[in-house]
Amino acid sequence: MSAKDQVSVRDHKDYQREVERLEFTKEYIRTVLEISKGNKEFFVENMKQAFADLDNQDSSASYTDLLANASFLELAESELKRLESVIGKPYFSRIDFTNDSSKSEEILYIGKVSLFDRVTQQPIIVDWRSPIANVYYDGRLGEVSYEAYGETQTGYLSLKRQYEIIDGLLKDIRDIDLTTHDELLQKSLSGKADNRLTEIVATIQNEQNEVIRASLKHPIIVQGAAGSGKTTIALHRISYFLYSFGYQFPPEKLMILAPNRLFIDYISAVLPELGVNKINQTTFIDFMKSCLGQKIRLFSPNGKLMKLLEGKGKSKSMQWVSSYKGSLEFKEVIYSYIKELEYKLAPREDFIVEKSILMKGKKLNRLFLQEYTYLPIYKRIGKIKSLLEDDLKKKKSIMLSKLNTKYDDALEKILYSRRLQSEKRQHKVVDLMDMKDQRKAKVEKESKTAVKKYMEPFVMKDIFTLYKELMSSPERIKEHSTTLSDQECKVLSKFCQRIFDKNAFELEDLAPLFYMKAKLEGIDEKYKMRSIFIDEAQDYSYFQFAALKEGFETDLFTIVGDLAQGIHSYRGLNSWAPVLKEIFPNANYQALQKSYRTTVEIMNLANDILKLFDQDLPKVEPVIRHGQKPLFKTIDPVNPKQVRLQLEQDIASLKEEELHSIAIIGRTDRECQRIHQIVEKSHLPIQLLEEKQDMKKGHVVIVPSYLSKGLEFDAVLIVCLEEPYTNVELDIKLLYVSMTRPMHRLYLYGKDPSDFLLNRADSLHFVS
Ligand SMILES: Nc1ncnc2c1ncn2[C@@H]1O[C@H](COP(=O)(O)OP(=O)(O)OP(=O)(O)O)[C@@H](O)[C@H]1O
Repeated sequence: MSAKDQVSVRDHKDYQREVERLEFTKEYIRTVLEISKGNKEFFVENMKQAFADLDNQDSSASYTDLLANASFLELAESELKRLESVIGKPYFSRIDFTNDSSKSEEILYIGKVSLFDRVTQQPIIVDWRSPIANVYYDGRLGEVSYEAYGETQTGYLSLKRQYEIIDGLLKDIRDIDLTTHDELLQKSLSGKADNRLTEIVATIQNEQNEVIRASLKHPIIVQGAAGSGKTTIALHRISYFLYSFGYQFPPEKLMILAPNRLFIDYISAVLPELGVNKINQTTFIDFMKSCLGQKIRLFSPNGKLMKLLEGKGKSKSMQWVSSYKGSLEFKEVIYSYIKELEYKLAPREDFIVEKSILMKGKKLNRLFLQEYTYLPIYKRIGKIKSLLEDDLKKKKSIMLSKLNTKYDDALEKILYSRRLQSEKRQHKVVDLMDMKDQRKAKVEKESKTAVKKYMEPFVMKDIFTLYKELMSSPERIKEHSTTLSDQECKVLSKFCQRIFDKNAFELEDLAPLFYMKAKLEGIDEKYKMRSIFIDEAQDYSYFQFAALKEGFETDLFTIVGDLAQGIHSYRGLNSWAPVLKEIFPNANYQALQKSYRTTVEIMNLANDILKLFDQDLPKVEPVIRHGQKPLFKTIDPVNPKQVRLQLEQDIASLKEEELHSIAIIGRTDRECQRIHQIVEKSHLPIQLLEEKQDMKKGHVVIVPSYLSKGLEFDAVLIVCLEEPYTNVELDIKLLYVSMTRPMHRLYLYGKDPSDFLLNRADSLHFVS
């Protein structure tokens, strides 16, 4: 901070008062921390005592004590951690608000945690997620309103003030009025790529706030341009969700589905800062692998993308199969197949034990096909089995006593019958008694096996076998499809067969398998999520969304993505309309066009590239922040030394400018290996990044374009040695993704500007 800045903050009319307030807050936090630590010691003492009291005779009371104290301890510790983490910056803004009903003005300081005066219960810090804090994000000065617990509160906002507090010292105060430019945002955006995701609670913009706070009881779909804050918003919405519904949903029931493990690593540092712990962070594939409960061998999903990029194989039929398998039409085929299985499995026979019909087949059939439909099909079989077992248990003694009565009555009749001679009577009596014994023995015997025998025909094949049986047979597919031609069924089946022959599946098979599991076996409670957050959702297929929704039996989804970055659109998704219409008709939809990541200059060039792709995608509007124009540099790929020296030199000067997070992006894995071969001899720390690796700190990473999606760097160097980007959809998208990764600097290295389609861009948008 310069001396001039110091002077300007001190010049603020409320400087002294604000410093006092900050000191008071810090002091209060310190006191609370001390008390909490004291409490902790107190609880630890209590626990020690409870352990000592734990004896064999009467452990129950001590044990309850122990548990009670343990949970208090946990509370104290989490409170402690949260408070400790904010002491250097207890709040970031203030609002002065007069509620219309109370008429008294409240001065509220907004921060990442809430803190109350333990005596007066007045807020010292208000949590950014609380209802009233919405006024800070949403409201202009003047008349404002916010929703709290189902009611609308109205009032007057007379002050909106931002603070810059570093290490507990007040560095800046900015009052926001109608015309004030959001300086804090500008400052935050010009920062470096190390810790930016964490810092946005202070600068969340109105349109982003609307997504974060959109009804948590409805799904939301966000189409957001590259750098519009989708990931950031999704993470903040999770935090908001837990704040609002945490008492109903434990964090273990929330899940983020990220595109790859690299990305999880990238976001995982942020969540604890937002007070989010223990939530599931995984990829669709990893989740499916554990949920489907069998060791599935899966073809690499990026292998297909590489084949398409390399123009290898029968790419047309491959694309068609991929998109078909991701379609809702295919879901209908699977549904019809499941219906057939259900019909075939439905019981029809009477349940008979020793000539008695204990339960009519018709009744069992009705139970299975109508009453028990709330259960997955195989669970219904289990239910029928236990129903028969219970029924048999109850009816067996009735059957036995009925037999007793029947034969005893007959015996009585014979014994008192005068018409029979005594010898004959004796024979009859013996016969009857034998028969009675035999039938009773038969009841006993049949009872032991009756249910088992009845259930024998109900063969519950596993979903993998069933799926393979369907997909290996064009005739079967045809039976269940109303749209596919014979030829298409053959192509589809042959494609699947080739995969099954290798004892494997592909990514596109996971949605149908999960759907079948949900309908036939049911999803294990442990995997049943209550709220799901999907990032990079443009890479999902319609079937994936539908399967997840039906499998989890919830529509609490937050889905964020960007169709312009849909490099896997061959799998299916190329519009949100069917997702909104067919899968989440309840969903709110929001589009975010503003990009916060990168400079106007970089975005101008990226927009030129996006325009080449003839889908109606609106231009991305960068938040006004200027920087250098993208630079095209000519290299000679056959002269590796020249390429290496050029890259080394540029990286060194970027580092001198404190731009430390740097990525070299190549079109494919293969291109990245070529680049690596050239630069590995360099003295610079370089990492050739693979999907399952963590990014090493301080290294320049070489990353293929498809894997760079979702990541960001201070500077990006896109290098083309042997693989120029061509004017086709997939290449355009990959180039666009790569170009939108840098925050500050973009360099392009190739033989000719046309390697990056720059011959089709506005020549004013780059320097060559
Ligand atoms: N309101 C904001 N205040 C400060 N920084 C912001 C804000 N919104 C977004 N950013 C920053 O902009 C960058 C892009 O955000 P994020 O990665 O969430 O965007 P995205 O839409 O997921 O991008 P992409 O689709 O390209 O992956 C991040 O550095 C983030 O911190």
